[in-house]
Amino acid sequence: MRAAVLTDPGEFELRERARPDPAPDEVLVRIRRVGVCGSDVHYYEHGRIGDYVVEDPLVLGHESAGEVVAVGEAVDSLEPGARVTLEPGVPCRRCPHCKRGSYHLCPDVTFMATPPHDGAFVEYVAWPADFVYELPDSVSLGEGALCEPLSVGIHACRRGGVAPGDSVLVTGAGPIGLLAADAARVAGATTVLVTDVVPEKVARAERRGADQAVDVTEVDLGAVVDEHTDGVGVDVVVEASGATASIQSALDGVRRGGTVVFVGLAPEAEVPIDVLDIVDGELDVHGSFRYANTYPAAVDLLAQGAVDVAGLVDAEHSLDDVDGAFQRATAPDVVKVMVTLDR
Ligand SMILES: NC(=O)c1ccc[n+]([C@@H]2O[C@H](COP(=O)([O-])OP(=O)(O)OC[C@H]3O[C@@H](n4cnc5c(N)ncnc54)[C@H](O)[C@@H]3O)[C@@H](O)[C@H]2O)c1
Ligand SMILES: C[C@@H](O)[C@H](N)C(=O)O
Repeated sequence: MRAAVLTDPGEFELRERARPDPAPDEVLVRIRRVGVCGSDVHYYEHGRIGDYVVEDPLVLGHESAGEVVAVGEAVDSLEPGARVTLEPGVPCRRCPHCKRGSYHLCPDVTFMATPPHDGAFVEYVAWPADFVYELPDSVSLGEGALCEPLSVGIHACRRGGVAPGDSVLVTGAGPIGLLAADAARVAGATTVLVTDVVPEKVARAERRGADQAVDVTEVDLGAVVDEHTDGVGVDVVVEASGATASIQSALDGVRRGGTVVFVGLAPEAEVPIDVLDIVDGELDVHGSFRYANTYPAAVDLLAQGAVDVAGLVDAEHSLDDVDGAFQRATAPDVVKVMVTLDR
């Protein structure tokens, strides 16, 4: 089978690899769609994210969907021919985090495209059947692949306890911010504000249904928040840009007693934040890391047409042109690039 292998920063090689055989509890999936995520681009450009360093040739890609072509002897939940999406993080299932249901915090998770684990820019993947979800006919494979970033958005909103009638400010209108905004809306938020610094991204957030999208380089965000919340502040802020300035100002928009969820990853680990604001405002401040138990919800939301993930995709490239896909994904106005593996 063919695999797009990152051999050095900025260098992909299409290599032949042995097609895997599914273990008894696995299914073999013929991969058909893989989204390019910002973390893939980071490994492509820099060869590392923090302590995760690409030391050996690595297959990137963790937003994937395809068709089951074979099942292990212990699998009875899926059959060949099923159209599926793959949850990329498989935990140990035994540690205290797994037993508590927070399996995304498992220290022994195998996460696709995170060194040393290969990802999905490859023709076939053998994956544990309980982390593979069947897609109804109404959900395309491209949409199925984007259950992954949608899951990040769903989890962030769950962490923020977004409830009917809430006002929510999402900072950053990349795929994560846009899908967090959608997840907030379907959770019942009645006011959704979105920020960015790229005019095309701001415009897209507004087209997708934000009550107001704000270019923070041009407009005073505080005034916009005041206008939409009678000067009180929003119930929940979801910081989804990872930009230092946005992280620092995330506490400014929230009401006293409100919640701030940090999803974005800052370029540096330490960002000064006013702790007195947290105490005095009795804020709930949460981190949000990946997700757990979100894929069934993501598939259902897509089946109901409640969230538009297809509208995020700006370009499709074949596996042969994975370089082109990654070049395209670095453009500031591009939200999502999809790699297709159709013959
Ligand atoms: N916690 C997690 O589990 C998790 C999962 C996936 C991604 N992430 C992180 O979340 C962040 C968003 O991911 P993404 O894929 O959407 O990234 P992205 O880079 O596509 O989107 C970030 C957006 O923020 C905008 N931005 C930059 N500076 C800003 C500012 N000062 N104010 C408002 N917006 C600003 C950018 O223009 C861009 O549109 C990244 O930091 C990513 O690493 C975290
Ligand atoms: C969760 C996933 O989308 C993220 N990029 C990660 O690698 O953790």
